[in-house]
Amino acid sequence: MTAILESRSVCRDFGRHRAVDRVSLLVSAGERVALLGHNGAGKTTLFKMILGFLRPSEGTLLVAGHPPGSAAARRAVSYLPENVAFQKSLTGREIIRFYAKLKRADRAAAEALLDRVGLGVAADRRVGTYSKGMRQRLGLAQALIGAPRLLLLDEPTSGLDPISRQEFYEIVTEIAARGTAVFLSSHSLTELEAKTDRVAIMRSGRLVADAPLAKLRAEAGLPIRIRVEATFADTDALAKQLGGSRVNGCAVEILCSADRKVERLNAIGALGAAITDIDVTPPSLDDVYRHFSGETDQGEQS
Ligand SMILES: Nc1ncnc2c1ncn2[C@@H]1O[C@H](COP(=O)(O)OP(=O)(O)OP(=O)(O)O)[C@@H](O)[C@H]1O
Repeated sequence: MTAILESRSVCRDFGRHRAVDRVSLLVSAGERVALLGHNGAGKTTLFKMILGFLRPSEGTLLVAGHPPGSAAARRAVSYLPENVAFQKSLTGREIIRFYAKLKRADRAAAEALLDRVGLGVAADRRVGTYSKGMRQRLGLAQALIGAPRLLLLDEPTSGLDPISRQEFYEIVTEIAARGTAVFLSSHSLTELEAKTDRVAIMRSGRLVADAPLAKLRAEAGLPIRIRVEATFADTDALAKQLGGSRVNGCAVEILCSADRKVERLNAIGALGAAITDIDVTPPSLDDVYRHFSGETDQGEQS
């Protein structure tokens, strides 16, 4: 696969403070990569370097093979900021026409993007009447003008309701399927599950993880949560028998490693009709994120 974003040992210093520390990362055509990190981890600084607003202090950064900020790199990359703002008195179509002109892109192709992001029927309404979700979709349409090879999205779904988030990621997935490399930052961790191909985590300027979620889950070795509901009179005794802890009067929670899951489920199954429900929850992206960002570590009971 062609690397559209290539970062090799990139550093950025602000005086004596190193905000980005030897970050090496590749994002290929068609890939959706999420960048996570606490406030101040260095995500915005990395984005600014990709956009050519800041220069790396050390290392090599290339966008579609070109140095950020060069005419070729600027043509290849498109950016959607977290809080996108448009002139309220203009319609969606007028905004798109304006940006198409700025980018010297084909006007008809740019206007067709309004349909692609689901704004076809609202295209001739003033932006001042748009909801936050509609403005964000207009922002996405604007960012897609000229078919960028790299799409940078900064917290693209903040402030959107769950349905709008879902729709937003459906469009992102469609864009990636057409070959655009998507690199997005987010604080909303759980929403990224199944919507990104890889998760990169920054901590104090360093990249501490960069892999598909399933791989990060395996690397983190976090426990699986099994919740058992039963008609047992003595839930404490049940908890003791299963090696878990009592949640309430009828439920017990067990933490176990992935390789012991089947064994534990067999033991639960052997209790027969007394068991009324079983829920198996693998570690979530929040758990994995907390593990890599060094926030907490979950212990395992067995
Ligand atoms: N222009 C600057 N001058 C000095 N320090 C800066 C500058 N820009 C960023 N920093 C510092 O670099 C570090 C990384 O900041 P950055 O904005 O990249 O983090 P972030 O991960 O984007 O955080 P957030 O999630 O809050 O946006 C922080 O310690 C910040 O104070």
